[in-house]
Amino acid sequence: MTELPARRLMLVHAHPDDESITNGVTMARYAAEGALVTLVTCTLGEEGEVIPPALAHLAADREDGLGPHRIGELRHAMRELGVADHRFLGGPGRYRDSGMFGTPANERADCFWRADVDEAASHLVAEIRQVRPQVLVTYDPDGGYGHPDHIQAHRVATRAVELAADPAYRTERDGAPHRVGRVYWNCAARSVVEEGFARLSAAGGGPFPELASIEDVPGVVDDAEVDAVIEGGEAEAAAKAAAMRAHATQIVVAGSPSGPPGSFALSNRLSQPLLHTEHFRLADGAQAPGTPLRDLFEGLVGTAGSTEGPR
Ligand SMILES: CC(=O)N[C@H]1[C@@H](O[C@@H]2[C@H](O)[C@H](O)[C@@H](O)[C@H](O)[C@H]2O)O[C@H](CO)[C@@H](O)[C@@H]1O
Ligand SMILES: [Zn+2]
Repeated sequence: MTELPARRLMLVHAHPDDESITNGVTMARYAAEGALVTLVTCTLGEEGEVIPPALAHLAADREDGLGPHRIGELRHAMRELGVADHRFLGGPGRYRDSGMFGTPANERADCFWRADVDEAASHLVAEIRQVRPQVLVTYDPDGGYGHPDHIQAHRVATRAVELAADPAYRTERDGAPHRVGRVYWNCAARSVVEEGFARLSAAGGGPFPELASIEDVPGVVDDAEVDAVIEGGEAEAAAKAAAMRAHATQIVVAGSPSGPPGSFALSNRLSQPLLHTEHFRLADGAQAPGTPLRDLFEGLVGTAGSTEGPR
């Protein structure tokens, strides 16, 4: 068995596009530093809207071909971020995109929202015990903005972290138990989001003139609630923008890669700032009190290039 890299980060997201929108800088940074970055995506995003008119035929209520198409978008985005380890929970298509709350897609027996949490978590336990991440990132209990698949991803990830550490749970199938060192929930510091909207407003908008509101941004919290901050440099910012552009059915990105922080819009055509700083709240595990960490692995494993092995 090949030796695992010293630092290992796992991210659990609901749809292809969430990882780039929310964690593009973080994934690009750690991948560039040689950490193992493992993305687990819970659905294929089959129920998404489609922005480019030429691809409208893929929509669920037409050819229902969006899921396979978004696998390709995600593969492209991973190349932009330098991330090589990507998995779909239970395999591609095991859990279908549940759609926004109140849509008929919520009623499908195969949708992620209707999945048994323990059964879905059992697939993630196998990934956790194989990768043995010191850090796992997912959403807060509201999924950041209340999408059923985001809420379910939170529930499944939380349950899987618990089961993966349990010596009485399926070690004959999945191998030795593994306790994740820290679990972080994605969030967004209010002051940073407000500054981003102020910048967009002064610039006259983003890909579209109408701006989203701060309430449309997932997981906005007061700055004091932020426990970790990952700041992107020019390379990470460019990689994040390119990865978001790869999700062309879902996202329109404005601004040049080397220019000032850009902006984007989803299929609702409401412009919002493309943030180069990503924020996290500590949900499980411990970290030194005081100012927010600038490295999710701080105190758990050595920094990039150090010889300290996994704990
Ligand atoms: C970022 C994210 O979670 N996107 C989801 C979301 O897409 C939104 C949805 O289609 C909504 O109706 C639009 O107004 C909004 O602009 C979209 O971003 O939900 C989709 C369906 O579950 C999902 O495929 C997409 O990845
Ligand atoms: Zn999503």
